[in-house]
Amino acid sequence: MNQIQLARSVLCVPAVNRRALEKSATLPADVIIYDLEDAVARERKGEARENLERLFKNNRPAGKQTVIRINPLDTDFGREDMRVVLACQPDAVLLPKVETVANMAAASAILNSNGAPLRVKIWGMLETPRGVVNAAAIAGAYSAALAGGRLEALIVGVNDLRSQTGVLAETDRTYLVPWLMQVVLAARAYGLRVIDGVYNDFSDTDGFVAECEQSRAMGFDGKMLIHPSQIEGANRHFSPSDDALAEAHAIINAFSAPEATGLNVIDLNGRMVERLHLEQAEKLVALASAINQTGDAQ
Ligand SMILES: CC(C)(COP(=O)(O)OP(=O)(O)OC[C@H]1O[C@@H](n2cnc3c(N)ncnc32)[C@H](O)[C@@H]1OP(=O)(O)O)[C@@H](O)C(=O)NCCC(=O)NCCSC(=O)C[C@H](O)C(=O)O
Ligand SMILES: [Mg+2]
Repeated sequence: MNQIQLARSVLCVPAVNRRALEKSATLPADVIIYDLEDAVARERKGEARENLERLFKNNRPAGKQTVIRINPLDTDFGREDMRVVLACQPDAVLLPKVETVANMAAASAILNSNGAPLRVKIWGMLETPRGVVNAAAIAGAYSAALAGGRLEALIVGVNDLRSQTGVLAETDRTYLVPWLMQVVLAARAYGLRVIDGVYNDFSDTDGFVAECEQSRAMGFDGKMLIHPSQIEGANRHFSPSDDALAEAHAIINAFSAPEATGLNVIDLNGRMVERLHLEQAEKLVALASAINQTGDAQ
């Protein structure tokens, strides 16, 4: 069975902030994104790259997935950032503002032609109108699960998307939801993980929790975070609840009973349960087990 990679909490750390870089290794986030793009001023890109090379050489973070977000590859910054990715070999490189299959092809070609091991994956941020419109094509062409490529996950960049469309930052995200769902659907169609965008007001715990609940209900695997205070809430809301786990065990037990042999559909306490529910239940139990192994079961 494939090892489950958790992505409930995906914390972004500006690669220029040495204190935050040091701290991030000690935080219970499932994934750390080291940012060379928007969180780093133009004149400090070189310093940020040096920080990452030093970090990965001397103190490579253990026990969590590592991702480096580069600048767009059609900029000088992006090409130079890719050199750092090749040197550091994180678990994935995150491409910002992906709009076309050609953007994926360019990153993939650099990794392949420089002999980066296949374990170095690509994650893509969809955060422009064109990126969201092309979500399915982008997800399909380089999918690690279904097309033998390196693309493993998509993240929605809600700040850029709002800024480029004029959609206001309303709490329930009414007008963003259709686009978010488009990205979830594209990711699921091609076996990718899918991560919701950031919640900027890191001091508003209630608002953050409400957005995590909405995000979980929409099918996202986790949330991109900007501050350590958001990690615990994301880990909790993207973990199976006690009720959901109890339900999953009830389904598994019901299907393993002798009277269910040869049946695809059974009656569980007055409800129809199908074998697809059994598969879902088994996935949920496997996810809970992967979470238990991290030692931070919620
Ligand atoms: C938002 C911040 C600038 C706030 O920083 P600060 O005021 O320093 O926060 P605190 O004083 O509350 O910090 C408390 C301690 O936590 C550490 N810290 C803070 N943030 C992080 C972090 N992200 N990772 C690790 N550690 C962090 C501080 O160092 C303090 O530690 P200590 O000294 O021990 O007390 C800041 O949080 C920040 O820079 N956040 C990340 C910003 C970022 O990465 N932005 C880019 C991603 S957002 C994005 O990509 C949007 C997307 O593209 C889109 O379009 O939507
Ligand atoms: Mg952005």
